[in-house]
Amino acid sequence: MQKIKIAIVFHSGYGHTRKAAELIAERFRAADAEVHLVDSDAADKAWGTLHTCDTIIFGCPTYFGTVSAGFKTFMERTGGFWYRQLWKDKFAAAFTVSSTLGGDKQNTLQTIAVFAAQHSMHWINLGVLPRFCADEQTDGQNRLASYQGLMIQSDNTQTEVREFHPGDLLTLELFADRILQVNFKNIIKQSENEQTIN
Ligand SMILES: Cc1cc2nc3c(=O)[nH]c(=O)nc-3n(C[C@H](O)[C@H](O)[C@H](O)COP(=O)(O)O)c2cc1C
Repeated sequence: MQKIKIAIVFHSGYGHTRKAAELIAERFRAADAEVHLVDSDAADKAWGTLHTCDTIIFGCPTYFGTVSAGFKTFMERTGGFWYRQLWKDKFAAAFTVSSTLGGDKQNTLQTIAVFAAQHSMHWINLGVLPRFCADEQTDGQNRLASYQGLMIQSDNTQTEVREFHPGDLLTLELFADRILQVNFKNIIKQSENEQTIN
């Protein structure tokens, strides 16, 4: 089977989002996918790579309830080729990291989803239900109850990056696995279509 090519473009002011991006990349590599980690500040050196990937995952901290300025700069740099729709029909997904339980993370994911839509990409949502025990939500998988993408709560330090909550780590792995599954299914469908045509 052909290798899945995935890029993770992230911005990180203080390292937490970078850490999440690295953990997602590890999960992909364990499944033998080709992974490209791209710091959004260095995206100008990576356009060629991004254009050839099947999936681009966007990672961004939530700053003041929306995407960071660094990530917004990256978004605007894509305006140089947006009109050519070079990312049309690629898969897109997103994750955000912020230090409070809510912290308006939803708005960051929504902003990135609109960005992906303007590039005519296919959005992969989180697809991981929160778990309930005796009618109370557990702090396990999808404990932050997100549907549009992956949310992670960080500590609030700017000097070090501590371990993420175990529930968020589990959700991160399930998010990565879902992206792999969507890609695998797509490859299988493509080869079935080719067989039907031939
Ligand atoms: C300028 C600024 C604005 C922030 N705004 C929010 C916010 O709106 N909601 C929130 O929960 N955390 C907020 N935080 C906390 C960060 O989201 C959190 O520290 C995050 O882990 C930073 O990710 P990074 O280390 O990848 O930069 C803010 C931090 C900064 C520096």
